[in-house]
Amino acid sequence: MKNISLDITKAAMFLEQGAVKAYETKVKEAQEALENGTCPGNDFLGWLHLPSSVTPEFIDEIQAVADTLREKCEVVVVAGIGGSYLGARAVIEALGNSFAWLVNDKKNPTIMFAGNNIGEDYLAELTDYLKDKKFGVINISKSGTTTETALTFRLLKKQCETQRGKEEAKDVIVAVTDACKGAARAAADKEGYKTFVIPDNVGGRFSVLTPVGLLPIACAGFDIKQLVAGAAAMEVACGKDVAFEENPAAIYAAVRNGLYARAGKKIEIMVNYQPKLHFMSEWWKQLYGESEGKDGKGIFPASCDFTTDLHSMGQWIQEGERTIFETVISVEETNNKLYFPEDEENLDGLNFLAGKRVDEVNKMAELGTRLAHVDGGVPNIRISVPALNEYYIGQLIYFFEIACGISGNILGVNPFNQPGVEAYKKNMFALLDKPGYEADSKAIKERLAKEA
Ligand SMILES: O=P(O)(O)OC[C@H]1O[C@](O)(CO)[C@@H](O)[C@@H]1O
Repeated sequence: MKNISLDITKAAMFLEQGAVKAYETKVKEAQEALENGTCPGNDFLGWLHLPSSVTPEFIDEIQAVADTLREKCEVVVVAGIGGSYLGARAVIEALGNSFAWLVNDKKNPTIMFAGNNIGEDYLAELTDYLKDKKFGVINISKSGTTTETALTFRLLKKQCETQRGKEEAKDVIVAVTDACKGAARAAADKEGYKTFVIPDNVGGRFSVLTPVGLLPIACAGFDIKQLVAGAAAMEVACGKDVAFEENPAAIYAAVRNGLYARAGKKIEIMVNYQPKLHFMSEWWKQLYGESEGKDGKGIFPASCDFTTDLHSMGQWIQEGERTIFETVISVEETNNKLYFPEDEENLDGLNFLAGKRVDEVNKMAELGTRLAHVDGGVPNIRISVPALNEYYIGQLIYFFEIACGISGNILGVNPFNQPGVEAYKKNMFALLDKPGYEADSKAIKERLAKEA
């Protein structure tokens, strides 16, 4: 089996000679700190050797629950937000048919996502769609108290019980949450739902290889053994004793810190040329955004889907402020082959493409864009993924996780907390008069009155 690989030649050229290598010591220190548990946030390092520690028995347990849901449900709604949502969606969309919900062949339940917003229309339309469906719910929340997820779960639980009866609903509602704390745990224990525990030492954004991601992914019909095997292969390839030059996570962490600190590149754009990878970028944005964006520091993680966004963001990227670099996920071999047909009239002038595969055109778009953007002053990191399957997506996941741990340590932040996320929650609860927030409610209302 091949591994995903990294090409930084078109990024390192924006740094002085030897600048990437100059990070070797810092990378080593970061790797040691992660491995020895001496880095900031060291109570959240459970993800570090997770792939190699997932047992076949545990996979079987997850698969058995997934099989029950697959058997009893036409639709499985995955309720969760942030790290309790994005990883599962990223993998399911990367591996699935782009039109899964339309071509449903009844072999797999339709997977829907909720609990990741507070859109009233979204929830009204979802609950309306579910009215005549045999649906189940996977309620995912590490804290068990996240508002978006909890309020969605309340709606879905009631609807599921109304439609299927309380007893049957028990078989198709599963909670993935803390071992003891939170509303999700309380409901599961009271109602007798099947539960999976999110380990205390694995933060939400690093949790896709726990039941948080594995259960929905297995429900969708994908091979979670292969996903974990791919991640385990990357755990080896990115291990702390692998030579710096040979270690893709070390190099990625080094070059992006170099671009940030030495070349003024403050924004990293994660780029794909396969629309299926849109949510891989969304997952990556949370991973890097919550891990590095603190203490007034951190690369801003952005994303674009190419070639789509070349027709919207392409102008900015080519000629806007030179504070960006791109990291491109390039898929070597697509799962389908589609050839352009010859056309006698050639009205569209496209006969020069006749007999070529669509992916050949895509690859030339990718190469052409790379050259143009590099010429325009945008450093380019390229991650080659041999194919979109469980094994390589597993590799990609672990690669980004370990590189993130290393990178955050080089940056000098605690990559495993997210204190800044609380600010909006505190204001929202104060505005909604949540019990326990009385003083904040009074203060925020006075402030708003003054500002009015
Ligand atoms: O799993 P939970 O506790 O519902 O949290 C969901 C997400 O919300 C955050 O805590 C931010 O509020 C993320 O870090 C996390 O991934």
